[in-house]
Amino acid sequence: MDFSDVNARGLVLVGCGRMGGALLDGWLKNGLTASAVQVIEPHPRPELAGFGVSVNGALPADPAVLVIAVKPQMMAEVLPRLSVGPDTLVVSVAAGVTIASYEAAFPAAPIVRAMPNTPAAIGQGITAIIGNAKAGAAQLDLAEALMAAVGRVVRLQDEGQMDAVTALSGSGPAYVFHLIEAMAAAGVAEGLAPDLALALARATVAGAGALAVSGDEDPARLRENVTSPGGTTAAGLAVLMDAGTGLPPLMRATIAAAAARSRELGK
Ligand SMILES: NC(=O)C1=CN([C@@H]2O[C@H](COP(=O)(O)OP(=O)(O)OC[C@H]3O[C@@H](n4cnc5c(N)ncnc54)[C@H](O)[C@@H]3O)[C@@H](O)[C@H]2O)C=CC1
Ligand SMILES: O=C(O)[C@@H]1CCC=N1
Repeated sequence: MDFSDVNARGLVLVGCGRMGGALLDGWLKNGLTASAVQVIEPHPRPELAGFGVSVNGALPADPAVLVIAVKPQMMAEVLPRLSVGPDTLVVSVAAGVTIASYEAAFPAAPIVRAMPNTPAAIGQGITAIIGNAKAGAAQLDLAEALMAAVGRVVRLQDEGQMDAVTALSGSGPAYVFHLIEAMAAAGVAEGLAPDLALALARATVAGAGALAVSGDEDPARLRENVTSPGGTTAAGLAVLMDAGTGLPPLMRATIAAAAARSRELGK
């Protein structure tokens, strides 16, 4: 991506924690110049010094982009303190907070709401974006390019989908990490040493994930490829796929709870 306009006019990043830090790392690896970045961060992590960006310094009057990556609960305090120029694109990655909330703070600005996830830290995130009426094709392209620095990007047509996206792909890595924890714990319960069980669980999830995105076969087919009739997998899946007590109803409730929380955060 050509970040020449951003490099010339500057990018302000508000909040450089786990997600802001992952984004910054991706941008700097993909053509954004460190001297163009101004970070606002009350508790800078030590590693931020290595990025070569300006931290808590003077801000440009009309930055190309203002990226907001603070917790949703901080938004009411943070937004009134921020200002944008006449041609600044506002991008926020905060869960729940609606475009209308940003429009109240920046009435004339193009605004893009984005929902990334933590695999962004290794360039393997997926981010959904949606813009307000003032965000035209150029602004959406810029937002997409920024988020594409840390993985794939999908565009939404309806902001109402953002709660479900947040619950699925935003929070989803945590479900998968918990799957690893649960598989390892079950392996230990079957007699494996903890280190071995964790190594097996990690590698299995990583390998299955890589296989799931390597070709066109859908996950159901990939699952069937593992499942010999009358074999071990079939015995395990009979428990995991139970319509009443298995993973489908549990995942349904998990994602419903996360989506409900996203809707609450937006109020
Ligand atoms: N961690 C995740 O998996 C994802 C997080 N998000 C969103 O990203 C946002 C940030 O989340 P994390 O990075 O996980 O949290 P975090 O706690 O790691 O980072 C937030 C940062 O904001 C800073 N901050 C607090 N007050 C500030 C202020 N007044 N001005 C500037 N910075 C301030 C904090 O010091 C902290 O470094 C949240 O809105 C969250 O919903 C979105 C997708 C995934
Ligand atoms: O837990 C959260 O609220 C944030 C949003 C998606 C992932 N982490």
